[in-house]
Amino acid sequence: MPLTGEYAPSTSDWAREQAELIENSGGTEGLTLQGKPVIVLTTKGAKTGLLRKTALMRVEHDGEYAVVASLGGAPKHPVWYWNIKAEPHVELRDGTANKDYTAREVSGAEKAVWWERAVEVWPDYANYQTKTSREIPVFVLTPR
Ligand SMILES: C[C@H](OP(=O)(O)OC[C@@H](O)[C@@H](O)[C@@H](O)Cn1c2nc(=O)[nH]c(=O)c-2cc2ccc(O)cc21)C(=O)N[C@@H](CCC(=O)N[C@@H](CCC(=O)O)C(=O)O)C(=O)O
Repeated sequence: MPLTGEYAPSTSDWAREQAELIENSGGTEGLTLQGKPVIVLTTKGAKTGLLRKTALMRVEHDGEYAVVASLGGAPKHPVWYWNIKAEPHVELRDGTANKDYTAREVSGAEKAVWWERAVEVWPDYANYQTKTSREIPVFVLTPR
């Protein structure tokens, strides 16, 4: 059952542009960043209930995905982190497929496995973690 609600574009151009290019093309354009695959995560705003769309690196394994709340190693979590914490039902667009998932924050050995997969896709994640004392969260998305 897809998320319901009104889409609200991000006030940050950078945050908005690639997500909208992918969404508006039905998942046929704008699918990479520096040659690496990008997905679009749809979350329900924790305060507004509006639908938020966020471009993120594609980290997939056996039909599950990880999303990494890195924000380039900034000291604070990206805002979409709080949306997932409030409502774990999310949508993920991987190319032309847009499906429903339940997201859970992972830790310990499970996080280590997914972190390795994420760094393999996007090595900069390891650099981001060295830039901040904030432990960069990882969510695993399981099909609903
Ligand atoms: C700027 C802010 O964005 P954000 O949610 O903090 O997300 C910041 C970034 O993570 C986001 O821009 C990502 O798309 C950046 N980004 C990646 N960011 C990452 O953290 N990890 C990645 O792997 C990643 C990859 C990536 C690839 C391509 C690309 O173009 C961007 C990429 C934002 O959109 N704010 C909105 C509000 C958003 C929102 O969700 N509001 C909530 C309130 C939430 C609350 O405050 O509790 C609501 O509506 O209720 C606004 O200012 O209007």
